[in-house]
Amino acid sequence: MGTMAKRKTVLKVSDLTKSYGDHVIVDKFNLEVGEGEAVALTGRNGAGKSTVLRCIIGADRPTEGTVEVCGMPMRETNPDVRRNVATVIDDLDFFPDLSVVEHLDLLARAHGMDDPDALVDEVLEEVQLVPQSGQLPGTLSSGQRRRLALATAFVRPRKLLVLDEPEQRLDVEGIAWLGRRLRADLDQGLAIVMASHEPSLVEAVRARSVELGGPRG
Ligand SMILES: Nc1ncnc2c1ncn2[C@@H]1O[C@H](COP(=O)(O)OP(=O)(O)OP(=O)(O)O)[C@@H](O)[C@H]1O
Repeated sequence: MGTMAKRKTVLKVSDLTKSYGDHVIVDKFNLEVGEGEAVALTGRNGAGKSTVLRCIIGADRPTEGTVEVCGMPMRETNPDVRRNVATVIDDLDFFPDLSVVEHLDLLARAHGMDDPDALVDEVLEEVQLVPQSGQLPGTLSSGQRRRLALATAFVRPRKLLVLDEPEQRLDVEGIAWLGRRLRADLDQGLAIVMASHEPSLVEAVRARSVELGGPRG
């Protein structure tokens, strides 16, 4: 009916091109994601999904084109733009001598929360790491480490959440939980971009699918 307010743009990718030598991996890719919107990048292995995500978070530099988050150009060295972006991309390097709960407490405080106890407890419960809260990362299973990595994104402020195959090493219940959790974040106005090979997750968050990569060359 034209009565809906236009969603504010959180992420804008314009003509993003990434080449390695003569090999063009991503060719003039465009994407706009608004508040409360989720996009799932799909496509075969090697299609360039992780490459696009790394450019979005400023971990890699486009050969050509631009990335803007909340109207600011993404620069690896600009804390103002990076503050808006929570990422779970690779296995995080945890501090080997800090426990599960200490990681979450540290991250929340570093991002400006004075009294993060209630939030940290809530997130610990959600990722089902309450029994492991005093353990060091080295003593966790790979699925538990993955849950801790996801938890680090949920204890910090964020306008954009960037996830690379967040379903990895989660069991069926974990994937269902993640779908609900991301949905709740979206309802709060967060924007999400993820690469995923898990259709049930894409469906659960009602993400718009964007396919990357042409025919296999
Ligand atoms: N540093 C690099 N130098 C050369 N080629 C690279 C480099 N990094 C990535 N590539 C190539 O870029 C292509 C895209 O890789 P990318 O990891 O973005 O794919 P993907 O879509 O995330 O794949 P998957 O589904 O397997 O995770 C691959 O062919 C890869 O070999």
